[in-house]
Amino acid sequence: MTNDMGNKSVVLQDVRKSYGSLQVVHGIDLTIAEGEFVVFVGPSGCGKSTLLRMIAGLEDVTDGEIEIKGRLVTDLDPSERGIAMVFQSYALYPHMSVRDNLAFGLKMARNNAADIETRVKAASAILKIDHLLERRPGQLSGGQRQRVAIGRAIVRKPDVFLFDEPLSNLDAELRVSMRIEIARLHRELGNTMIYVTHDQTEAMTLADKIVVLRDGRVEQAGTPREIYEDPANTFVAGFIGSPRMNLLNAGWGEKGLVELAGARIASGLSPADRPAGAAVTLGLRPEHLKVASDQPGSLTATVDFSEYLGGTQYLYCQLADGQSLTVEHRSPISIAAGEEVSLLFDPSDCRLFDEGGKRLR
Ligand SMILES: Nc1ncnc2c1ncn2[C@@H]1O[C@H](COP(=O)(O)OP(=O)(O)OP(=O)(O)O)[C@@H](O)[C@H]1O
Repeated sequence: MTNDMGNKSVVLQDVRKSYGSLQVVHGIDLTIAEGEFVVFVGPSGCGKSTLLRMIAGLEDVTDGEIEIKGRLVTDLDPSERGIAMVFQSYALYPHMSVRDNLAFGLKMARNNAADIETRVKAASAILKIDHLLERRPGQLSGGQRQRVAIGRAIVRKPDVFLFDEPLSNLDAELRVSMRIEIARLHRELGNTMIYVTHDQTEAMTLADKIVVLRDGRVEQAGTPREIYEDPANTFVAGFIGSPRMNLLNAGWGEKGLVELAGARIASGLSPADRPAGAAVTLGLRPEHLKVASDQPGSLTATVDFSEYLGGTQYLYCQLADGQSLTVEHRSPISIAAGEEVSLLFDPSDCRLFDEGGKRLR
């Protein structure tokens, strides 16, 4: 496996994209290391597919530069960039067998027949589709079609694999198993992979590095753990994690305390950071809130609604000041709507953000 994080595989320098007067990608700088699995994630319309398609050469870059393996590729055709792309729609040729679908690109590139056969064999073994080679796409399940689409990328031996929401057309169960397959493929091949999704579970489980995008800008780039535990702003904090992080309007108090719904909470931040009375946002993940049955908690809330999911119960609560808050309650003792609960949490699990949503440290 090539996983030399010291070597640069893909470098984006101030990459921009406009459609007419509408700018949709606003100057993105990003360095992707050799062998890294990078996931672009963000809400619909944030520009993740556009960015991937610019790396692929399927969209022109309005401004900025793209390098792949040390080569400037900004103005090169897709076929000259050393990339292979897997699409959500599979994009297979319906009238060709699986074998011919796999071989087609290589034939076009005038590879010799023996080499093509070796590559098709190797790819179909990796993807466990050897028994399907004579079938046509119409005779395959969705998961099998996606394997063929991935196989078509593998046979080309690209430097970089690009995936554009490859699992979105599959049902939930198949998505999980294909996700594991893609992780295995990355481990076996060791190539750089760039993957676009709006599914945060795919992002968290597949990525070495997650790039969270919003409105054509990078909000944060980091390991899944950094993004989850150390979000740079309220957008990232609320986007990654399910149920989402509670983001509560609070006031900065004396001596580094935060005032929320009549309670005073130790923030762990230096009092000099903020003027007393300034508005702050307190972030608390649902799994970090514990219902305290035998001791007074820091916060009191009323349960509006509860959802039982077996091992876990989600409690949708309201604070005295009317703000909503979700609690992930893991206990055999279930709690019903209407109950008043007192909540405990470790101050080190609190995240604080300023009025503009930027993290306070
Ligand atoms: N050909 C085009 N002409 C004009 N605007 C476009 C064009 N293609 C995309 N856009 C706009 O660019 C922005 C980014 O689109 P893009 O498809 O990259 O978003 P995305 O994050 O991949 O969204 P989704 O998750 O919905 O696929 C959107 O606002 C979109 O409307």
